[in-house]
Parts: sequence; structure tokens; C-alpha cells
Amino acid sequence: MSEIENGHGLQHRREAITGLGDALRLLIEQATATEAPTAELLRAAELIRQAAAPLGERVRGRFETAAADDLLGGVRLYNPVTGLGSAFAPPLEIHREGDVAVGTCSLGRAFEGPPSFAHGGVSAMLLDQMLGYAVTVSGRPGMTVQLDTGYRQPVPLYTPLRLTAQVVTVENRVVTATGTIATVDDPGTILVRATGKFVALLAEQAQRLFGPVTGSDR
Ligand SMILES: CCCCCCCCCCCCCCCC(=O)SCCNC(=O)CCNC(=O)[C@H](O)C(C)(C)COP(=O)(O)OP(=O)(O)OC[C@H]1O[C@@H](n2cnc3c(N)ncnc32)[C@H](O)[C@@H]1OP(=O)(O)O
Repeated sequence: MSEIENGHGLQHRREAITGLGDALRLLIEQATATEAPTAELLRAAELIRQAAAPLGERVRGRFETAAADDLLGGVRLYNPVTGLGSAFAPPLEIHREGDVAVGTCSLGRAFEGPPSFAHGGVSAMLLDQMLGYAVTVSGRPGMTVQLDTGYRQPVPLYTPLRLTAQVVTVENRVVTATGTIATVDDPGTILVRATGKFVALLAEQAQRLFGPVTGSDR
């Protein structure tokens, strides 16, 4: 019987995963921004290795989903963009405002490309997630087959950002969505725009790609 089934509770585990994610994000931010003495860096590396060791004693395999996740319910705690348990995620928070998906986040040092601005690949990653969310909640989930990004102005670090996405066309299995990144303070000035195409999987494609994860290949 798993720990969750044992009564420790799914909610409690999700809160613990979020707490660990918060701590890891703080660690990454401090470790990226630090100018502490070299001896302090060496000491921190040792402490972090010690903290990581017990986490590695029980891990899931490549095709196993996390016990605290709910794939069909859209709960992915380690998603690298939105996952509250992910050390890497900003994390981006997304909600719906009518037909438009609206996201908010702020990017720290770890996402830096040009000095003091976000890496272009990070903007593309955020927009892929935004468009994928809009496509999913429109009722036609699919995988990204194309993502075009236009960078108009650099995206500032340490600044609350406002992202949007919406579905624009549906042609057979191909859904096209567009999205933007702006700052919360100046939502009318678009810094980055993206257009993405998403393809709904055929049953055979879903089975081939995700059978080992869903267990439908057993
Ligand atoms: C319930 C609560 C929910 C809560 C809320 C949850 C939110 C949850 C958000 C998740 C958000 C995730 C956002 C990240 C999403 C990724 O990042 S997905 C990962 C990146 N993408 C991939 O790895 C996909 C790789 N590609 C593939 O595996 C294959 O291309 C696919 C997708 C299986 C499709 O197979 P295919 O043989 O290429 O395509 P095929 O089936 O022959 O063609 C289908 C159609 O697509 C078209 N097409 C294919 N490729 C292209 C292309 N590059 N350009 C244009 N058209 C194309 C074909 O022309 C064809 O069109 P029609 O003839 O039907 O009009």
C-alpha cells in the first residue's frame, strides 16, 4: 500500500512537494545570483549533496507518473513550466478568462539570456505551455507540431509578466493558437508573440507514444 493510500493523504503530500519546490527554487535563485565567498560555495555543495541523497533512495522509473499527480485531471506537479514541485518552473500560473488563457509569472536570474533579460528559449517554453493550455481547455488537446515566436522587445527579469493565449482556428486535427507575453504594468506593449499548431493524436499514435505510461500496452 502506498503512503498516500495509507492515510498520510494526497493533499498533505502535494503540500510537501510544493514546499520542497519552493525551497529548490530559492536555492536555484540564490545559487545563480550569489557572489558569496568560494569557501561558502564549497560548503553549500556538500550540504546540498547530503540533502539530495535520501530523495534518491526511492525514485520512479521513466514510464511511471508521480503518485501525487493526476494525469487526466491535469495535475502535473513536476511540469517544468507550471509545476509547483519543479525546481526549474518559474512557476507560471494559468487561469481562464472566457476564451482566453491568462498566465502570470516572474523570471529570476536562472532564466537570464542577454544580461538582465530572459533567454529567448524560455519565452518560447512559456508560450508553448500557454498555447497548449488554451488548446486543451478548448476540448481538443494535442501535441505541438509547430511553434513560431516573434521577439519584439526583450522580456525583463524580476518583473511580473502577463501572458495570454487563445485558439484561433480548428482544421481537421490541427488546432492553431496564438499567444503573447507582456508585463503586468504595461499589458498593451507586446514583447513576444507566438503562433502554434497542435495536432490531436490518433488512437494508434497515442498508444505508440504513451502506451508504456498509461499501461495500455500491457
Ligand atoms: C482537464 C483539466 C485540464 C487542465 C489544463 C491542462 C493543461 C495542460 C496543458 C498542457 C500543455 C502542454 C504544452 C506543451 C506541449 C508540448 O510541448 S508537446 C511536446 C512537443 N511535441 C512533440 O513532441 C510532437 C512530435 N511530433 C509527433 O510526434 C508527430 O508529429 C505527431 C504529433 C504524432 C503527429 O504525427 P504526424 O505523422 O506528424 O502527423 P499526422 O498524424 O500524419 O498529421 C495530422 C495533421 O497534422 C498536420 N501536421 C503535422 N505536422 C505538422 C507541422 N509541423 N506543421 C503543420 N501541420 C502539421 C498534418 O498535415 C495533418 O493535417 P491534416 O491532414 O489532418 O489537416
